[in-house]
Amino acid sequence: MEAESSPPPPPPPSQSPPLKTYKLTASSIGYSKSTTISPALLFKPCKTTPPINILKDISFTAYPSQILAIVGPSGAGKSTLLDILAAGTSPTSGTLLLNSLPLHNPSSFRKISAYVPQHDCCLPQLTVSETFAFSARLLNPKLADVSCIVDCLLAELRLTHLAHTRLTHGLSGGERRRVSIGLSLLHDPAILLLDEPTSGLDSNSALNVMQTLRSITDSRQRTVLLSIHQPSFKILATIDKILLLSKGTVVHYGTLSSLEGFLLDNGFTVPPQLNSLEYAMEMLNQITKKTPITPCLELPPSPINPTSSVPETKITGEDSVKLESRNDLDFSLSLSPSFSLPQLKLSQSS
Ligand SMILES: Nc1ncnc2c1ncn2[C@@H]1O[C@H](COP(=O)(O)OP(=O)(O)OP(=O)(O)O)[C@@H](O)[C@H]1O
Repeated sequence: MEAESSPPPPPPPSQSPPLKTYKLTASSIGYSKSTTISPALLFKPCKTTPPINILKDISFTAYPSQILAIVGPSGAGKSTLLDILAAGTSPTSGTLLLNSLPLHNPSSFRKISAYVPQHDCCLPQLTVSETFAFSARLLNPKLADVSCIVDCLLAELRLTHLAHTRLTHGLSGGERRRVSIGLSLLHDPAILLLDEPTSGLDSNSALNVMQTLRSITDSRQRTVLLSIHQPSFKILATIDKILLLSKGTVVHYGTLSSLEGFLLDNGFTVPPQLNSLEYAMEMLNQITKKTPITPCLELPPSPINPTSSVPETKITGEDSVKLESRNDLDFSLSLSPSFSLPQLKLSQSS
């Protein structure tokens, strides 16, 4: 009689068939919206405010095997942009391109991508392994045996030791977030979009989630885009490129070191206690506090500065913010009040 043997181990994710890779490009994406205000009295008509430019002229490319982090102060437009990228909202202007071809069909895009919302939505009574098995069967009811899929996912997300733990008992916030990410991987998406995957987590758990995302990105050459608030230096090491937004416009797109170069080129030395992103965010937060978003009706054309990737600054006495410069000269960041979507501009004050 044959001894009862344990089932063969699942193949590691690297042995899965190669995944088609995708480059996702945003070309001059804009999004504006007016708000309808309900009247205080029922018989009065609703009021519609003039449209607000929430996103303006957003361009970048996200590549396979790379993590692109969308960063910016609160209200910068990160979630709105992610929603557009996830084909949840149509942009008012501009185009999305998939491997350089215009993306016309949102439903086919959803088949090759996955969106992980900020809040974990899991069935609390199930264990981690039951959660994966239940969702795999929902996705494909014809599957007779899902144990291989579940075991692969548990291994990929470094959750094997928690396979039999219930989601509401004994899982940390970071582990729950990894379960949510695991659910989005069930259909093996080539593009992964995540809204603030580290929000509400302590620094260790946040780093753990980001390291898991790094290995998911590398293992299957996935294209990963995520929004994130103030990433630490260790988290930044897991990210390839940054799209820094402020008030719906791109301040910088590139690597962390190119951001540092951009700041240095404009005369700003990053203080030793901050990384260049933290420093840029501090400046943007100062600006954000000073200038509210105004209606887009009187938006003048953006001036183009031929020597820099960002437009030239107009210095206005009241609106300027003094910042430390490399040459100990006074520099000012300023915003023209007539701009509905001010862009960060650096220029030397006399
Ligand atoms: N449906 C809407 N109608 C009108 N304004 C909106 C709408 N959705 C978002 N906004 C505005 O657009 C701006 C960008 O919002 P969004 O949520 O994308 O920013 P965010 O960078 O994700 O902010 P946070 O970091 O606080 O989540 C905000 O000023 C917000 O008030």
